[in-house]
Amino acid sequence: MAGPAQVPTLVYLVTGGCGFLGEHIVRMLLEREPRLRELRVFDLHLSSWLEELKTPGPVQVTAIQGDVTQAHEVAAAVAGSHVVIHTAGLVDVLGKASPKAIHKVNVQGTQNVIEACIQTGTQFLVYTSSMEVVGPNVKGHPFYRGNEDTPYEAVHRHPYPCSKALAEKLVLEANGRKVNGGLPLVTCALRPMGIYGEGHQIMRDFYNQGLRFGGRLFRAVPASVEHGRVYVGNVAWMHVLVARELEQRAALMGGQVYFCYDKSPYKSYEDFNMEFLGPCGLRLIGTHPLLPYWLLMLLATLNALLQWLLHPLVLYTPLLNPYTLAMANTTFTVSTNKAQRHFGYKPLFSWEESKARTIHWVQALEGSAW
Ligand SMILES: NC(=O)C1=CN([C@@H]2O[C@H](COP(=O)(O)OP(=O)(O)OC[C@H]3O[C@@H](n4cnc5c(N)ncnc54)[C@H](O)[C@@H]3O)[C@@H](O)[C@H]2O)C=CC1
Ligand SMILES: C[C@H](CCCC(C)(C)O)[C@H]1CC[C@H]2[C@@H]3[C@H](O)CC4=CC(=O)CC[C@]4(C)[C@H]3CC[C@]12C
Repeated sequence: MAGPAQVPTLVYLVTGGCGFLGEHIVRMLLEREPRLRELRVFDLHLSSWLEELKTPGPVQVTAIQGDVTQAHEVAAAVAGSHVVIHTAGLVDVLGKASPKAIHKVNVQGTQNVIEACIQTGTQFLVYTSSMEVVGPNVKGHPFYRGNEDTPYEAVHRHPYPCSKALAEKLVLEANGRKVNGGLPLVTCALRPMGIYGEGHQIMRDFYNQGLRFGGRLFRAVPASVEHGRVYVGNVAWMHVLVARELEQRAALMGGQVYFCYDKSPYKSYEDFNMEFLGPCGLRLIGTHPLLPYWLLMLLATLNALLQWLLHPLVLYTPLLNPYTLAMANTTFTVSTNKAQRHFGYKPLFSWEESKARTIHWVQALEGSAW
């Protein structure tokens, strides 16, 4: 809430504001950005929960149905805003979308956002990048408790990480360009680890899969492989803080990248999911993977082949494919305090609270084992 001395003046635009992360950013801004006057929520598909936010209140919430690949729609939404949080993206590692579509939304869409800022004189741009810009790489090299300066051979072949890497580069290179009016554009990129929390689709998929198998999930990844995860509320909080501090600390933060992290424990992807699915009645079978890696890779490759064969008829998009298997089997964790040093980030939600909120959400899912 604005204090007596604070007059809300700022206009924010959140692209992808109806997505999993976008919704948390929108709600976090409304709760914790007292200088906000108007919040524009831009998305290809507008969600019904936006209606409740549009009712008269201290902040005007404007819903804009639009497509980031359409430059004119983006420019119209950006015009007159002070800060853009560009979180819209096509997140797909299962083969639901074509490589062309992924490139168009993630790279061309980001270019459109940058050009719109330049044209309309919007000076501050926060981009949701991804850990995937760094890795895991195609060689399966571990990245163990690394930070933003840790050397790592970032080599991608999959369309999603390729697109995120290209888009991040565009955003960082745009830092310092002159926007309409002559002031410099200030940009930075946040690289979340694998996000979890209320609304996480893949967690929902695992939960439903477990229910279909009589409350059991079968271990496919060794417990020793660590996969970095971060709670969605903390990712949203980091976006809010960056957006807030970018003006005051432009020289320090402009053109920088920050991993998004919190105090979530370092665990394998499956063991981490069990922190939530376990209390909801699911069991992970096996202390070691039930099938050897080579056999899983064979099955994953068969899945990829089936996907290719069936694609003229149906979309076959199983969770297991060569890319997801390699991702889940490669250690990738960060240990950094760059965000704390540069803009005072501390996780807003403790691990206990993040866990409790996520469990609560899983328990409320339809078809719950409860
Ligand atoms: N989910 C994760 O674990 C991670 C996600 N990210 C990034 O965070 C961002 C948000 O991801 P999620 O919330 O997980 O995905 P999501 O799919 O739930 O949200 C993306 C939103 O962007 C919107 N969108 C897609 N194409 C659009 C277009 N052409 N024009 C306008 N809006 C469009 C979608 O409708 C959706 O609401 C993405 O940029 C993603 O790359 C980064 C790291 C991890
Ligand atoms: C779906 C994978 C786990 C399935 C493993 C199997 C089939 C053996 O049981 C997920 C493992 C790692 C995930 C990715 C990771 O957290 C990083 C990501 C970052 C993003 O920017 C988007 C999402 C994702 C690619 C995430 C997607 C699911 C996994 C591949």
